[in-house]
Amino acid sequence: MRVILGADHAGFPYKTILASMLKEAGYEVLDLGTHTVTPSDYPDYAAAVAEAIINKEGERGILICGSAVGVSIAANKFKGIRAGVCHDTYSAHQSVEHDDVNILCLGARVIGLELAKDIVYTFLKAEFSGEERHVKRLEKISAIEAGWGSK
Ligand SMILES: O=C(CO)[C@H](O)[C@H](O)COP(=O)(O)O
Repeated sequence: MRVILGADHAGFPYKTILASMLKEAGYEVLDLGTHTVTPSDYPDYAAAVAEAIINKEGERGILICGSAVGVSIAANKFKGIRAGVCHDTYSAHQSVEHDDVNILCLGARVIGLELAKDIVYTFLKAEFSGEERHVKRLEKISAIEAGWGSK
């Protein structure tokens, strides 16, 4: 699986560690920055990762900022992106199984590194269930997206 990573300055240290962890575990990693702790703007990295997921440059994305909230807001502005803030392992797998989340958002100022590692593995191993009730709900989300800009 190819995993696309992005973070602002607050998420950069976690991103660096998670990228190494994933490479060692055999995942292919595309790191879209930032590559320093110099202050940067999380929407830039959220947009880069969202566009890469839409363009099928990887199967899953991981975005990290201080709280996870900023990157999730920005990524969810893109049609076809389902970005979820998951700071526990239950949400990390249910968000994929039920909601077909394609970008995991983590807050480096909120959770510890070891929990972040567990959440990342849980998220990447989870699969969408394909159950009818979830498909129906996702279709409703797509219908909302289809209406964007029409009012
Ligand atoms: O969590 C975030 C957005 O939700 C950002 O990482 C955070 O706002 C950055 O803060 P600062 O510029 O003060 O380092």
